[in-house]
Amino acid sequence: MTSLSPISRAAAIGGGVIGGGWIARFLLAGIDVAVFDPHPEAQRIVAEVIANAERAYGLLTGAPLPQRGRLTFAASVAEAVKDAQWVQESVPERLDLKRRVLAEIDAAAAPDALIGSSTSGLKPTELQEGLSHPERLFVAHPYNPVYLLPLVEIVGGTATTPATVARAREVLDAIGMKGVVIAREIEAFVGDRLLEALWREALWLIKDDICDVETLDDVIRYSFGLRWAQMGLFQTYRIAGGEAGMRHFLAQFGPCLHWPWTKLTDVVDLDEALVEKIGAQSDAQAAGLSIRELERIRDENLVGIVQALKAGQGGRGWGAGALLGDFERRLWAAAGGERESAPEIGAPLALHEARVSPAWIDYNGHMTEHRYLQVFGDATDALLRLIGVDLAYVEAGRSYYTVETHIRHLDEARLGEALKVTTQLLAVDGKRLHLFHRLFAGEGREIATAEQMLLHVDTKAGRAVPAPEAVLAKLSPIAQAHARLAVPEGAGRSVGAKKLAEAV
Ligand SMILES: NC(=O)C1=CN([C@@H]2O[C@H](COP(=O)(O)OP(=O)(O)OC[C@H]3O[C@@H](n4cnc5c(N)ncnc54)[C@H](O)[C@@H]3O)[C@@H](O)[C@H]2O)C=CC1
Ligand SMILES: C[N+](C)(C)CC(=O)CC(=O)[O-]
Repeated sequence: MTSLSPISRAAAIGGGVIGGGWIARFLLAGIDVAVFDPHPEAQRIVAEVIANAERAYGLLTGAPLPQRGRLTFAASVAEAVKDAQWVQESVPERLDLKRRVLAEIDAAAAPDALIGSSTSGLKPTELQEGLSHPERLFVAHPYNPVYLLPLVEIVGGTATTPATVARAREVLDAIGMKGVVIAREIEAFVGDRLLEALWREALWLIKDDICDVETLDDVIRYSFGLRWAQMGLFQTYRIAGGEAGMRHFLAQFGPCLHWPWTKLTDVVDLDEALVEKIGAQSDAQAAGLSIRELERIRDENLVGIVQALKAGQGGRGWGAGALLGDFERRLWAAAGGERESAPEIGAPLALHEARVSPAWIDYNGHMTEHRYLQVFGDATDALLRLIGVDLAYVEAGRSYYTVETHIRHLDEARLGEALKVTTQLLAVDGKRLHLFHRLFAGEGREIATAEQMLLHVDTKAGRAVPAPEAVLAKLSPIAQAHARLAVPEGAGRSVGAKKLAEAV
């Protein structure tokens, strides 16, 4: 496996909500992490966050993750950062504390180590004061949960060099994150400016008894929250302008900005009564679910949304989903493609593995039927890549099309179960490929089979044509080896319509 990331060692100073998320993100990208956090329960807290992150990644992607990095806990800031190539500071949001901790990091880290601060709103220039190497310090503001949400706002201060920003972007890109460079430093950057505006307004709505916290959250999550997840604000409003687009939208709704539609400049007094009111409503809304349970529900929902986005735009992916697709392609490449280059051909080929994802579960609480076809289709794609029918081949105007599939469901698959497919070639000729897939779950329960017939086509002409010699030469040894295997039980079966008619 080639390395995914240009760095192999990181340090996390602070291992709370955000530090823990960074630690998980780095470890799961194969990067060793040394942690310093004086909290007496830091090791337990970090371990719990990593466990949730691993669970979420198992649901998010079937691509081969690198071997997990090594986690160590250090007794001081200096010990944690001494070998690190990236130091991420995630201590509480207080300028005096951050400056003190950054000075310790600055004194002990290698001069070329990147130093990112997770601050939600402090300006990097203020954090750079007094440092011996301020040029390597920048804000790397992530979003919770850091291991699933890819965005990091990169904000440089007056001393930050362009090389630092470029290296930071490179590392984030390599570990599947999206580093967005904010052009000019400003308190709270971009994301938290927007979130603060919404939060301010929301607090007034609760204080003034316009709604309770649950109603407010429902208003977001059943409406514009769903839109924001995939298109943000401006592109959403462009569509809301109808055929006349953004200009019409601005003309229609711009004047409303002068109407009393918001209290944004008026800051609510978070007195004891209001804190208690919100706390009590929030407790009722959580209905006894612990924070870790809520985190897992949140993670499953995020995984489902990101996977839906991966399928967007005709399979090319959209936004965070396109980013995931791109990351998975790099994970496969980093794994060396060895899985697909030299498989054991004396037995059915083991080319595809997956895991039952939250979005795959139906009202019966198990993997829904069309996902079986997806998994079998992915196994067919793996076979096609093996014989040279890859994206470049398809772009050149030829491909295999599936013309028939027969799926048998033998058992169920539950959320999070590991899936493995084996593929046997039943027959091959110039134009046709006859396959038999078997799907195994968990420790090896056979849960489904799929028999498929594929035709080699000229995609531009829209008709079947013989596959070229190069493809047939790759298929031939597999077909010969598989001809010696027993015909699988269930091959050639059709749906039992005749028997059913007899029974009725
Ligand atoms: N919680 C959130 O939603 C987000 C927070 N942030 C930022 O991340 C930073 C950390 O916030 P959270 O993780 O939420 O706070 P947290 O309170 O969950 O974690 C802070 C951690 O820092 C540790 N700590 C305190 N003093 C320390 C020291 N001298 N050296 C090392 N560790 C020390 C604490 O023991 C604690 O584990 C803040 O700057 C915050 O603004 C950024 C994005 C989102
Ligand atoms: C509330 N917050 C300012 C700490 C939020 C963030 O900084 C980003 C996030 O994850 O919402």
